[in-house]
Amino acid sequence: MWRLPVKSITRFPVSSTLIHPHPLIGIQAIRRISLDDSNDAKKSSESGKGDNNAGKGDNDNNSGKCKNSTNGSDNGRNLSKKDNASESLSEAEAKLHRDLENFSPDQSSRVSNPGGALPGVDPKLMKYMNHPKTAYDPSENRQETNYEFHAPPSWKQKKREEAKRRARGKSPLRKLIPSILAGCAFLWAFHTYRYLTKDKDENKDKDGSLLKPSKFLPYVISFKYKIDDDHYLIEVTRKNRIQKLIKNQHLFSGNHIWSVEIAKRDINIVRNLTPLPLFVAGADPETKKPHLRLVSKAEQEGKFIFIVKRYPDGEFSKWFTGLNLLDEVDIRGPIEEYRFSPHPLDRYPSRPQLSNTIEKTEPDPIYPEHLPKAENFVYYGAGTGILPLLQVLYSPNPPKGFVQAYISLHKQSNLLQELRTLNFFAEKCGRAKFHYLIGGNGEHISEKDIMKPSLPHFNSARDLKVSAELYRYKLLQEKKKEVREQMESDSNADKRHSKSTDKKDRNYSNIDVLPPLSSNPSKEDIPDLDISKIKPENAFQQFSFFGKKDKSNQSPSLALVCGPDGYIEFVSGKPDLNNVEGKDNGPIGGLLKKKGWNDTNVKRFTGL
Ligand SMILES: Cc1cc2nc3c(=O)[nH]c(=O)nc-3n(C[C@H](O)[C@H](O)[C@H](O)COP(=O)(O)OP(=O)(O)OC[C@H]3O[C@@H](n4cnc5c(N)ncnc54)[C@H](O)[C@@H]3O)c2cc1C
Repeated sequence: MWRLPVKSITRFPVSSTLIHPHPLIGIQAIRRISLDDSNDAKKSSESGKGDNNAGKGDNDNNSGKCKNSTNGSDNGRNLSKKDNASESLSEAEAKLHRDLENFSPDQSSRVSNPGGALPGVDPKLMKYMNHPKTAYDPSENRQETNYEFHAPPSWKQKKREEAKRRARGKSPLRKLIPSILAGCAFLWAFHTYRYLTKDKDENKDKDGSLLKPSKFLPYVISFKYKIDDDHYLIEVTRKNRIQKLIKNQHLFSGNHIWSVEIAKRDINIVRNLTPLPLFVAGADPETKKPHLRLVSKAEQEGKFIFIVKRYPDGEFSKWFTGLNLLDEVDIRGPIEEYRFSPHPLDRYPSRPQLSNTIEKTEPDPIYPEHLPKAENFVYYGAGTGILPLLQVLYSPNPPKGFVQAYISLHKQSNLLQELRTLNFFAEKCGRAKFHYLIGGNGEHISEKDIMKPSLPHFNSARDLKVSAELYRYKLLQEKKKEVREQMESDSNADKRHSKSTDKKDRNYSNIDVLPPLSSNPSKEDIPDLDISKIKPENAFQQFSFFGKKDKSNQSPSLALVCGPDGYIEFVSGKPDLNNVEGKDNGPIGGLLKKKGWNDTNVKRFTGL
């Protein structure tokens, strides 16, 4: 925008006589104006000076004085007047004089004769009136007029004005539109920056999971130990494990058996292995034997161990057992091999996980007795075929039933001592019974090791009714027994009361006056121990002292068979996987069939 200021100043003298109330002075002023109109600037300034003097005289003199001063100024003017102007002026003066002569004011009126009848001036005002008079300077008394020329608005200004006009009176949301657009632009810029600067390395591990069934994820070999000539313990750890733990993924649960696939990329082969929920907490400095701990907390996830058998001509097992520490392997899973059937007790707290020390394994929760009991199963495994059983026994939420395990090994040393110890703990907690059959010692599985099958405790909703009925019947029997015992003890008491013996004085309720024990205490001398009020501190106490031992006698309703093909065939018949789904359709045969097992209660794991 531009503007062109053009300033013009008009000046004209303003005399105080212009506003003087006296008619004569007013006339004088009129005369002066007419003089200014007709004379040049110089004359005007001269006459102005004269007026000024005349003005001074006005304040303290009467009208006559004024008149003199007027005459004085007239004289000065006459000197410089041109002839034609002087004529018109004299005419005007003559007219004025005529008017003055004719002027006869009413002398009685104060208005017409103010000087004569003016009241005395207030002495307070006098000091203001005597104030020194300043000379009149017309240059100070000026009025200014500005003339500003506004340039026509440019197209940008017009656009802005139009935008402002349109924005005015719009809804608050519409007013926010510019801010929203600015925000969007910022986000877009931010994401573009992230996209442009992000790592484009395809091989970089960007997945946050510990394991994924659909994708091979990198793991590193974090520990390796040779158990014997052809068995190795290998611990693997998820690469960048700590970052992956944020997802809080729990891999292990005893309600299913699962494996992982490990890829050997250069020759494109994939093999399954069975992870165990264990990690290496340390190693013996001399023997290098690992100290194993169970994976039980979230922060211990992302590590597990494999027990691998090395076959002399086995491509995968040779490569895998030949890997060094910190070598990378690609693992995918979990691949579910078997899931235990659902059971009503699944809704109740799970059985506590086995602990690294026997006294730390928590006791089992007390499950309602009117519900069907947990299922028991028998496990027939050979070599690495023991691993699926160990996986479920060591995991959190282990099976609630009892397991009879028949494990065939070439040598005792095939199974790491630490695993044997954990199996022993499982036995002492009433969860399993291991029967090791060492081939080197001439022990082989035979018909005598095969248990008879029983019906499962829970098949359908009907079993819930049956077990509730059974529970009622059991309670009834217990009540009957209690009443019978009470009646018997009452009749005995009567008999004792009739006999006059010193036993009469015995008072067991008063603990301070306990009777002296005789050398041969009778049954009545031992007070009853109320076992229901004592709580077991761990699973071992619960199993050993609190009447849970009878569990081991319960027969299994499920048989799991796992091992090399020959072993599986001998125990349970030949599997038939020759179908699209890879389902085992082979009939049950071998030892199991002889004892009454069938395809409804047998599960075979092949390829181990
Ligand atoms: C679900 C599942 C879980 C498994 N878990 C484990 C595990 O935890 N630990 C483990 O070591 N293995 C496990 N295996 C077996 C493993 O996947 C491989 O089959 C094994 O490592 C041999 O592979 P390879 O490439 O070395 O031998 P291959 O090249 O496949 O075979 C080489 C030679 O070894 C013989 N052979 C192969 N496998 C067996 C066997 N099981 N018994 C007897 N002879 C055999 C073959 O007859 C052949 O002559 C599991 C298999 C499955 C299906």
